[in-house]
Amino acid sequence: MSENSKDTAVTTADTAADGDVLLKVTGLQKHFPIKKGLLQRQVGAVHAVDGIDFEVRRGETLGVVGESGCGKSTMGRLITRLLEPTGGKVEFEGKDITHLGVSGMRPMRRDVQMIFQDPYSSLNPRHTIGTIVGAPFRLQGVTPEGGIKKEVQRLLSVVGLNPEHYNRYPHEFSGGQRQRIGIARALALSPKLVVADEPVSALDVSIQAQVVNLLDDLQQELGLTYVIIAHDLSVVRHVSDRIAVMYLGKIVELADRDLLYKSPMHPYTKALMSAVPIPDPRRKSEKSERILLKGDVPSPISPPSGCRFHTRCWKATEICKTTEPPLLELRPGQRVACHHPENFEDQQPQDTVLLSAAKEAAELVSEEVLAESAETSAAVAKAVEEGELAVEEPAAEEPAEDDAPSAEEPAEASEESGEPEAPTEAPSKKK
Ligand SMILES: Nc1ncnc2c1ncn2[C@@H]1O[C@H](COP(=O)(O)OP(=O)(O)OP(=O)(O)O)[C@@H](O)[C@H]1O
Repeated sequence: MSENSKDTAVTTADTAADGDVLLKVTGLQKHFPIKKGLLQRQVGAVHAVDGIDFEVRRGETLGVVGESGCGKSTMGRLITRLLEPTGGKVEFEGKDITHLGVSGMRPMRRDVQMIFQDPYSSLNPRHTIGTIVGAPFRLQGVTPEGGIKKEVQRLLSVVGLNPEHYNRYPHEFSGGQRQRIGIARALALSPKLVVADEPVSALDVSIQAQVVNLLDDLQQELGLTYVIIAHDLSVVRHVSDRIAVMYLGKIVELADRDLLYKSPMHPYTKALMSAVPIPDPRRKSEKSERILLKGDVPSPISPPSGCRFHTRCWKATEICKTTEPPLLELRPGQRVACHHPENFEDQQPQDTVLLSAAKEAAELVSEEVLAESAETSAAVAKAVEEGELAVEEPAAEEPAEDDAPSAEEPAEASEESGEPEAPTEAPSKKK
């Protein structure tokens, strides 16, 4: 790292006032043991989550994105304590909950809830929705004012379902409606934090925007804090305040939503963003420089040395192979773990010889992208030289407002019978 950027880099701990922080995660790890033979000896481990740090502030939505298998769901289950971490620390409202047992977690279960991806398998088909949504009250031994039935019916109407349908079974509902039932169940005990694991990816595109809008409306009404996990940047784009990008068990970039979209710093973020479809055909030709990533995500059983992305990165040099880059706040509100970031001064300018894997990867990246990358890095390096350390206006092209992917297109009339009335406009933009 150069001297200049060292001065500007702030460590991750200093960024949010402690009072604002609802959840804080430090060095969080989950290694699933791989056992073999009669004696079930451990022969290795899946490094699903491998040392991540972040915090979630009260009232915000943190989006978490990354390719399949990068550890997003495991991270979600660790912070809701459905899984026991292998290492690191999870603090909720300043309290260390990392290793709380079942009884210790019981009061916490009211405050932290999870919404699951598949509304078909997450609801017990033999129970009525009244029983399903009322279960958290029974489990916690809580009797709401007016009784459980009345409260459940109120919750059903809050999520846009007919309270009269209290006695119906899950199979009588469409996918979108089932996800609303899951949301009603998650909200029953007025949680402070809701972790939604791919809440809309199992739904029809036309229904996705309705459910995302519902989550957004509920957040504003009830002051909820969300962690929304998605593999698709288009889902989190419009609802997140900040976005964490995960790759092979690590957070490679964590930034305010606008900064991330205007000038992504990690090459992996840039590649993920270039994969988001652009629905407007007129704009399609303008931004056709897709970045194709070479190969699959490497195995989390033996992740690559140094920067884990180096085997697929078109900028990788020797240092990327040998030294893991720390997650540093290179620009206020934007942390990145990269030796050769995009849209910022090169952190290892002396290390210029590309790895042969990078040369191969570069063949999949269009000339335009490579030229733009070199240009923006040079521009930032010059600005830094001239003493303008904080980069106000990123040089990268700013995505247009109407650059919305198809999932955010106005929802068409529901194909699914009986879908309740719901806002049909694209998910509202924050800030
Ligand atoms: N219980 C488990 N035992 C062993 N390995 C597991 C277990 N759960 C997850 N893994 C592995 O951990 C890695 C991360 O999985 P995880 O489901 O967290 O990723 P993800 O990013 O959520 O992917 P997806 O979007 O496909 O759900 C994967 O390689 C997965 O196979």
